[in-house]
Amino acid sequence: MAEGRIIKALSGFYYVQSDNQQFVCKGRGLFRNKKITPLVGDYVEFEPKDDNEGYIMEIKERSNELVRPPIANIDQAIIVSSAVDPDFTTLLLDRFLVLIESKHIQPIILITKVDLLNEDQLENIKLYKQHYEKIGYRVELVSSKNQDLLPELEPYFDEKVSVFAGQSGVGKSSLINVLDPSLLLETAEISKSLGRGKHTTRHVELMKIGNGLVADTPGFSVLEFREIEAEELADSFPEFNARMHLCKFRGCMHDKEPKCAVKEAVENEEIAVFRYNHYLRFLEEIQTRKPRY
Ligand SMILES: Nc1nc2c(ncn2[C@@H]2O[C@H](COP(=O)(O)OP(=O)(O)OP(=O)(O)O)[C@@H](O)[C@H]2O)c(=O)[nH]1
Ligand SMILES: [Zn+2]
Repeated sequence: MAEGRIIKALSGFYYVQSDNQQFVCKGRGLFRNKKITPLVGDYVEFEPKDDNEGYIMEIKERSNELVRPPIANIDQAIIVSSAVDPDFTTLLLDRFLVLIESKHIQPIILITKVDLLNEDQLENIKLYKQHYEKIGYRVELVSSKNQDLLPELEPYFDEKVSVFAGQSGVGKSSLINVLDPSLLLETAEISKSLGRGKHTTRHVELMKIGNGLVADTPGFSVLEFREIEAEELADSFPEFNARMHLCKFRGCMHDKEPKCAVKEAVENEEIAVFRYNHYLRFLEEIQTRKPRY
């Protein structure tokens, strides 16, 4: 028996990386009966056969998993927001942050297209950077068009599995391409040799950037809080976390209750009011969502 990690899944085959070798594996028959689906990112035990083929026998316990795209054991999510075009919005950024925090994945915030900003706009974006850094997030202002405005990002990927997240057009692909131009070449060649366009086969693959692995499709394509309960929402706001135990009522939802430590911190400006307003908005969204069947 050998051990490895699934780095790609394509039409029922799992590409398992084990040391410096790759094995093309199928899942054992038992998986189908038990409705177990191996995921890209899974650590597995497999039975190697000739010609670098094999059977996956066991899937190790996952630390987390995403449904769209299907991927497991993610260490960090790189949230890409553009400063302009489309305009920077903290509402969308907070939505991503909550989804990522709720999965216990480490977020990193990259704000792109800073080459397009005038001085005032840049100062404004820097204020947001400070806001989020105060909460404890890592934030970088970047540009894919101007190398002078691209800080050293490769260390962020070291030994980690990352997914990119962010709305369309913010510059995710551009960023991946400048981080490792060989990836661009590679993907172009693969689609040519297999004769498939961008939309024919959907699959997830982990690519190498520096010493890390990055999923080639953006994570978190569903931006609804389907899997988050109202009582858990505040856990995804780190700056609330430090104070929640001081609320008068157990099970305080930090909206209408008196003597709420979170609300007091908003009044003292220790918690940014825009973050609190987003919390209230998300809470309402969760409380009024239709039940799932
Ligand atoms: N000026 C400037 N333009 C950028 C930058 N990054 C991306 N762009 C442009 O923004 C547009 C969208 O960039 P993409 O990299 O395709 O964005 P994406 O996030 O991958 O978009 P989707 O594939 O739709 O999810 C392209 O026209 C890029 O050339 C940047 O840092 N500065
Ligand atoms: Zn409270």
